[in-house]
Amino acid sequence: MNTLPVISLTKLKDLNGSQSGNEEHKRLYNICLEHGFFYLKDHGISADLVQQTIESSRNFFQLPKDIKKAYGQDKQTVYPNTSRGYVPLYGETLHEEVGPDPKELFDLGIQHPPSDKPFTGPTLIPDDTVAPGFAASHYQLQGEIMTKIVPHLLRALAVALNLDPDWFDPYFDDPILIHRTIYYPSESGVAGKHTDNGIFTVLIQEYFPTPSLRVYTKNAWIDAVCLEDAFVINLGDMLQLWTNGLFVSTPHEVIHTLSRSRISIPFFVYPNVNATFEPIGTDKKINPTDIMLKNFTSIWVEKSGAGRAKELK
Ligand SMILES: O=C(O)CCC(=O)C(=O)O
Ligand SMILES: [Fe+2]
Repeated sequence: MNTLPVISLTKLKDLNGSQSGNEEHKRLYNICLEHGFFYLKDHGISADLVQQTIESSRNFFQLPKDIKKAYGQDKQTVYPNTSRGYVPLYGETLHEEVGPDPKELFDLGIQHPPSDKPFTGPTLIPDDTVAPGFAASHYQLQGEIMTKIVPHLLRALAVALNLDPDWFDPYFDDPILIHRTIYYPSESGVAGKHTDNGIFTVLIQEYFPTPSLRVYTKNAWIDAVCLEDAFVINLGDMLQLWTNGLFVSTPHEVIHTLSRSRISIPFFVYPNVNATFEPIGTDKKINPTDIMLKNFTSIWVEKSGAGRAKELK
């Protein structure tokens, strides 16, 4: 196996009145057991919107440093403020031994009024006079990801797990989202291996014939080549925990060697801020916000990596 499998969202949505799923749900189940990483096609999100969002991101990152820094984490009001805003080159460490990553990034969330709840509130983001189309394209794309993909994938995962299709719904009626755009300068090299900490990540990578994203599955690193019009989905630690280790959160890294800069746009999906879940087959009570806060402390305060990075030698 040296390419990752492709799943059709249209086929997953086609339950045809049955609660038990179809062939695509069976494939999804096996892929989640074996790889925790796949491509999603037939998602219904327009390639033009994706391209506009990538271009507006690249234009933002090309702005002078001082302008970008006016939207830095230290200017953000959401708690923790490391969940929002601009981060300059070498600002994030996804794996301690690999060291700070050669990339810039900007984190957004779902826009909410100011709130005491963690990870909830507004993002200070440049408007059109500073970064034309940046906020508008990102929020439009975010809206589409959160309506056209996330709820359907949650239903499909429930069906694949032999649960009611709406089993995850009460945990996700006001979900937390970390929506990120990343800029890897040309020939930026290695950004740290890690796992993602949430339920799953919808990752849009800019199309290049030469891959930069690599995935560790079945004891080997393989390239996650770009497939036109398909997004990457990777499962996170929280879903691994929720399924009591059945589904795997998959290690990955970026090695960018191209002589062109690269934009990627991951959407890290988490449950409601006040949710409590019990890993399937246990009566343990897990609070997702505690897990998130720990991960943010590891990345931003201790600089000791993301997700299960410490397990990855
Ligand atoms: O840029 C990519 O392709 C992957 C980024 C990533 O894994 C992350 O930010 O968690
Ligand atoms: Fe990641």
